[in-house]
Amino acid sequence: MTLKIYLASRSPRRHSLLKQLNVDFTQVDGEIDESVHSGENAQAYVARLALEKAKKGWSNSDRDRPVLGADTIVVVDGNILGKPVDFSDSRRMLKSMSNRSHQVMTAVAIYSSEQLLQTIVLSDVEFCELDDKQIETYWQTGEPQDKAGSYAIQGIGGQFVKKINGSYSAIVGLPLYETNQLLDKVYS
Ligand SMILES: Cc1cn([C@H]2C[C@H](O)[C@@H](COP(=O)(O)OP(=O)(O)OP(=O)(O)O)O2)c(=O)[nH]c1=O
Repeated sequence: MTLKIYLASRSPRRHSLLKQLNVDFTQVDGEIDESVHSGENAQAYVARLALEKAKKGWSNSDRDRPVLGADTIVVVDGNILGKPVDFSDSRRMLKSMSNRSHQVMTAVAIYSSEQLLQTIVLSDVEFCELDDKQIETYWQTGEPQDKAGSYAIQGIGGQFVKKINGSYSAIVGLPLYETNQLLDKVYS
């Protein structure tokens, strides 16, 4: 029997990734305040956000199926990079990632009144050198605007990526292998 869940996400990437798994899902609102708490490190932050999204989704649902929430961040030198607020924010992020590696962290939480399942997937991504012109041209494509770290590996931003060590689907927003493992554990 196909498992039925709610997906607390408006991300089109998460929707299309989840469609690759054998699960029947319905979207539910899981919007939360994404501010970082003082003293909170990157892993604790991304895990908390995934769980808060799942819990928010649960409170907005009919509470008859588990809710999946996820969050993705980019981390450079311990600094958390979320989505850019404007072009100068995007430029600052991309310059800090130029010609070096950064880490992408994606956390997933599946929540119901009976169960809590969680995972966090870390991936290293090495970027080529980026100059100001490239960064500006990239911003004008509109792609960086709603992406953590201001790029999309699955889009035009893929041309900046020299190497990855980790999970491609996690970088895009939902780790397929690990999410499937969690779904196998639901109610088992
Ligand atoms: C690094 C990277 C991030 N991203 C995306 C994944 C996430 O959708 C987004 C990070 O923002 P998130 O806050 O994780 O998610 P979201 O606001 O898009 O969706 P929701 O909270 O409703 O689930 O960045 C890519 O699409 N490609 C990439 O290469």
